[in-house]
Amino acid sequence: MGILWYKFKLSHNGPSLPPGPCSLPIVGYLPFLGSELHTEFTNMAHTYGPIFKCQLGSKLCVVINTPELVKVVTRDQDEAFSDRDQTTAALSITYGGQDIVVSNNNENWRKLRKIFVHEMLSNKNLEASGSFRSNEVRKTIKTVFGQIGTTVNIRNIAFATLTNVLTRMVWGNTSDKGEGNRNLGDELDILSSNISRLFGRVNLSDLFPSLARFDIQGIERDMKKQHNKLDQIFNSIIKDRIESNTKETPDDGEHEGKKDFLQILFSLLDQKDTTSLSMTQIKALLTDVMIAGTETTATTVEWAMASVMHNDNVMKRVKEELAEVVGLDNIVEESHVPKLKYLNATVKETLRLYPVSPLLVPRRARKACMVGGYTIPKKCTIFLNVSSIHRDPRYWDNPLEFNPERFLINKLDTKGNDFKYFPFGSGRRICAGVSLAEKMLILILASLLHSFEWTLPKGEEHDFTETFGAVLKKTNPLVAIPSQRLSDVRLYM
Ligand code: HEM
Repeated sequence: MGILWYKFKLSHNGPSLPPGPCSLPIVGYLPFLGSELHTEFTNMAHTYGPIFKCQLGSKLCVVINTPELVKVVTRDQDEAFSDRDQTTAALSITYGGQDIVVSNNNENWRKLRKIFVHEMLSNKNLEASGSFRSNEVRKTIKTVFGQIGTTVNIRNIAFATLTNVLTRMVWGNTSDKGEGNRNLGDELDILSSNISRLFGRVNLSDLFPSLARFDIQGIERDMKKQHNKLDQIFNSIIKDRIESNTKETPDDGEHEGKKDFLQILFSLLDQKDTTSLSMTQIKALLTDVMIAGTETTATTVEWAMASVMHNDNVMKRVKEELAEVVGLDNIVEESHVPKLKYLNATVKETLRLYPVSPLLVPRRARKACMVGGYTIPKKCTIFLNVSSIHRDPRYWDNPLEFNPERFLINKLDTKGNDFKYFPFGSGRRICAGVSLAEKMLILILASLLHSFEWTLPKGEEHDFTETFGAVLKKTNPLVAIPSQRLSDVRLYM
């Protein structure tokens, strides 16, 4: 009888929505959801299975928890799931979604992504800008040298380095030139932290659209404030560039042949063809670079340093490799990066255990589809729970152990082709900055670990507690004390 009824239901109503917890009227499951969304979703997967639904206010969310179903979403039906869940906060900071991260799959997104990946981050441009990165990292080493014996906040030093590297790549400037520019680095750090914090908050305006105009929690208001500050920074940099009316970087001949991002973007400004960009699109793209590029990478450097310091064996092997590849009478250059196989594996292992976007950047179904035998309605929000898959004992031996060795054996890469490991996402919405992120991550880590010995302050212990947000952060920042590792002090100048 039961089977007959099921068949009847199926033939009349079609496949059902995925299973999920009971919800209250209007608010749905919202009152029961804790703040650590990724662990909540992982726990719920144990009860409801590899795909489950969760009603949050008026928003229907579906959470995917296995590699097989990730493949369905990001490869088999990639097109259908290639829009973003555009929250009020996200739209407020990206000129209404005119950037790459937040834009839906449309003409604007395709054009910006193509320019970013194929022109700004082309192999040629990345290679030519290698000296920018090496120079900025060298300055960081000099700064840390001046702090020997005192406490250094690793995330902050990584963030400052990244800001310097990126501003240098974007507009050929460095944030440590002159007092005004030094403030720019600090300003970007504060802005980026604020934006990340606001992104991470559940916004009632998104879950109950009828309340949106009241902006009850003030998230939209606060995000707009951050947006205005960022916009002012971009306006002043663009104005300077237009006034100077020069296409040379401040280093003149030093890096001949290389173009900074602004030069590339300005050459497309208000053209008559389809590659044409507006000034707003340029600023939206700069927002992505300065926000998506800094917080993610700096946080990963922090998780990696903490993990290496906590595991004596890993530290020993990293140092041995650096001594062999770089040499104790030398400093790290970008040319060493591909040869540092064990350090590369260490970064991959860090991104496995601490993927900075544990639920990726949520997507939205462009049309109704089927996943895992269930209906996914149009406009449904999709979370891909990468953190749960990265720690699932069905796919990883001793998943909670920090063991870079596994990436020397399995040869998994970060291109999102194996759906049990995809820290940068997968499919057409995969991180557009992977190539740059990997270079910067390894260069910064290698330099910090090659030039200094690191210890925790007396009485401190490692703590790996996580805080969920736009970026998965270490709840307690890693603060460590550097000492000189290389005997020749000239290597720190
Ligand atoms: C450790 C460093 C980084 C990590 C772990 C990371 C991770 C991610 C993830 C998970 C996504 C969403 C992918 C998806 O939805 O499938 C993403 C998107 C994106 N990331 Fe990154 N990212 C990093 C660094 C960077 C850097 C350095 C840049 C640029 C300078 C960048 C630019 C972008 C952009 C533009 C997108 C949007 C792509 C799109 O929607 O088409 N990211 N990133």
